[in-house]
Amino acid sequence: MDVSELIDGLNDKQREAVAAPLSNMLVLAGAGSGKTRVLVHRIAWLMQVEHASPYSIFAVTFTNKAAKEMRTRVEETLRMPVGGMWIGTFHGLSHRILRAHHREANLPEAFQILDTDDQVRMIRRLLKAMNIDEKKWPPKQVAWYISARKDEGQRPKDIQAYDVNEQLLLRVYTAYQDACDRAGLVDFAEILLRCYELLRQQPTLLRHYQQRFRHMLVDEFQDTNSIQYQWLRLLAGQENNMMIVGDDDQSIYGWRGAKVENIKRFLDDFSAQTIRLEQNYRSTANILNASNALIQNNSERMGKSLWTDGNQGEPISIYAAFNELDESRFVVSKIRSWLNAGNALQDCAILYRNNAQSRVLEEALLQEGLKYRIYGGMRFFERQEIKDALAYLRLLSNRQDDAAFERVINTPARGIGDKTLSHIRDCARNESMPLWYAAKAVLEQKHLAGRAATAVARFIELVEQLDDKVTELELSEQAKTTIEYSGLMAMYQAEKGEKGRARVENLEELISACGQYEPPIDEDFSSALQGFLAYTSLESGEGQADEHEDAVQMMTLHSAKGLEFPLVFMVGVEEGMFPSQQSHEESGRLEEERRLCYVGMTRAMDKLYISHAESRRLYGQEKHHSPSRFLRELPEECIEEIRIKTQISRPVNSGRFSASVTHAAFEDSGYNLGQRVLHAKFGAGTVLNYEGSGAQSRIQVNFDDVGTKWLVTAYARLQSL
Ligand SMILES: Nc1ncnc2c1ncn2[C@@H]1O[C@H](COP(=O)(O)OP(=O)(O)OP(=O)(O)O)[C@@H](O)[C@H]1O
Ligand SMILES: [Mg+2]
Repeated sequence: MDVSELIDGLNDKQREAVAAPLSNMLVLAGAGSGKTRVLVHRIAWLMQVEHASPYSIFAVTFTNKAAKEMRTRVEETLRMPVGGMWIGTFHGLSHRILRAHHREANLPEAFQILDTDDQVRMIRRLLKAMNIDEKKWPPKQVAWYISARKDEGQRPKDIQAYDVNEQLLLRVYTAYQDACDRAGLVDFAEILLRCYELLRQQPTLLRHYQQRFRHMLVDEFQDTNSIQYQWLRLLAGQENNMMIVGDDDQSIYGWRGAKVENIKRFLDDFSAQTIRLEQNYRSTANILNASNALIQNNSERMGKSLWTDGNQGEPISIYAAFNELDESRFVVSKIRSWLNAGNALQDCAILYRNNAQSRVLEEALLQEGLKYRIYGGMRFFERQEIKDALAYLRLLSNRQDDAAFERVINTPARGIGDKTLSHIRDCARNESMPLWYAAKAVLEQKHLAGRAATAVARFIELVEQLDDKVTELELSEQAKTTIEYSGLMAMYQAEKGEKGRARVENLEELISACGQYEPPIDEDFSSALQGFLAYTSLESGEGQADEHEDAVQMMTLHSAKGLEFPLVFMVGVEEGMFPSQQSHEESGRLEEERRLCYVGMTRAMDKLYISHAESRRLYGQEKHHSPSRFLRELPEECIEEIRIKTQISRPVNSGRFSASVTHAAFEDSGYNLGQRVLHAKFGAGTVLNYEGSGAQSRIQVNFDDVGTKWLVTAYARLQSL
């Protein structure tokens, strides 16, 4: 391909970065200014012009989705596959190094990743054994402490605990680490730390990677934490070149240890030059100006200005809903119109602050028959039945996996109670051995009562027989046999109702996922099963939905980083939700919430809707919230408010998505909220909402037969009933 093609579609500043001589560089710029595009073109440039081999390129980003997209974009730009190039997430790439050198990292070949759930379970067990009150020391918080220490690169021996509380946490950290090491388990934070330590302790290995990865590139650099920074620095060594791109205004992981100061540190440590991009290509002027105005309320910014020569676009619509159901109904009706106008669902995203907010939106979408896909959240591989099945597979692949052992020893119930388990745990602790071997030892020593002994013996036999049965089988057959032979299938089939059915379907889905799994060519796994298990732990559920199906994209604001969509809904923009309650309590957190709001708004290309609800039921509680302060920070000329203008007295007994709202008059409309009306084509329905005025005004009616529709009031010819 022609080199000029590489830089033709770029502005001067972007071109300067893409075509810069080999050096260390920071590209600092606001949202939508083409940072990721520069990074992709730089990779292509390195290969085309500097004749860099794909093997010498190492590119890091934050999510699997982003990594996948980056690879596709590079391949499209170069018009060839770039298999040998390392493009991945911090965790994915460190995991890959650990796999290749597990022995040097002191890990068994079949080491497993402990996910957050397993981690909490394990800590709970340790707390019990150590006689520590779980109520005073919630396992989740202890897990948080441990991960935070690891993110700082600290092992127990590096920590000086001055007060008794920290001394206690430190003891748990030590015990937890011992247990993980014994079982060959690594948690997420461990993957990075262990890889970092491995490289630091093995100079030959480090040298090997340093000589290989001549060109390092990092996207979303503002969200790196201490250990990630150290890791990058180590790999870069003295000779390699690193291009980082980032935006301090989009740093949203401070709560998890990310350090935006790393940008300044990079400039010093790497004597790097800075290139700033200032033109935004993503959003309309209204969206961009409103986002810029919002972020200006933060202090200590590195300072950037963004402009666009794109069109003004529509104003940002702000919808005041009276509750979360009304909000969902609003969103869904807008998506329906979007679809009816000939657009694709996948060009539309719903963004929310917390995963729990998705459920009510999902229900509304389901009701309207609109397909959706959730990124993050309750992922396929995190569902209970799937984790059960995976735990059996993990135990088959590695008998030292204590977390898997704990999960399945009495699932399905086989009469192995807490007492028996405590015996086994005690033995494991005293003898420093994994639970699996401890169970065998306990049996041999005849410490268990008759019934318990038989149950444990049967379990061990079951796993061993299963192992014999499946070793020679194909992966999907392995999964199928395991799910059936273990009794999991029968157990979930016996579970009544919708939930049981869904679980059985999920297990079947797991079998087909195994069938579709292709081990990566350039990664070294001793078996397909091992590769699959690693994939399930690392892949954040992105394969779950049918990838080719057109669907609305739903995700938290955090997972939307780096992405863009023509139509965006930001829901639940209320005080106490967003900014979150906790952000009032810690300094700096409010500004981080504002950056998150900036990230959310700047995902939108053409149209942005922001909604808030007067009252909301979440986590089983009804809360009354005022609109978020962030809304007041948006300039008036960029927004339009859609609201029911009269005071609405709240319905006493409104059912889910029912239209039984109170009868309050709409200003000027001639219709009442909740009024029953008749439409010539759609039949009878209930008035839900009204927007605009005069000839532009539109009315929303929930028709009994065809569901909710927005109609132009002037043409609707509604008859009152
Ligand atoms: N010079 C250009 N000409 C036309 N379109 C461009 C140009 N540069 C970038 N774009 C487009 O603008 C959009 C935003 O680019 P990109 O995603 O690279 O921005 P970004 O700075 O990485 O944003 P974020 O901060 O959100 O990650 C993309 O659709 C991209 O293709
Ligand atoms: Mg980007």
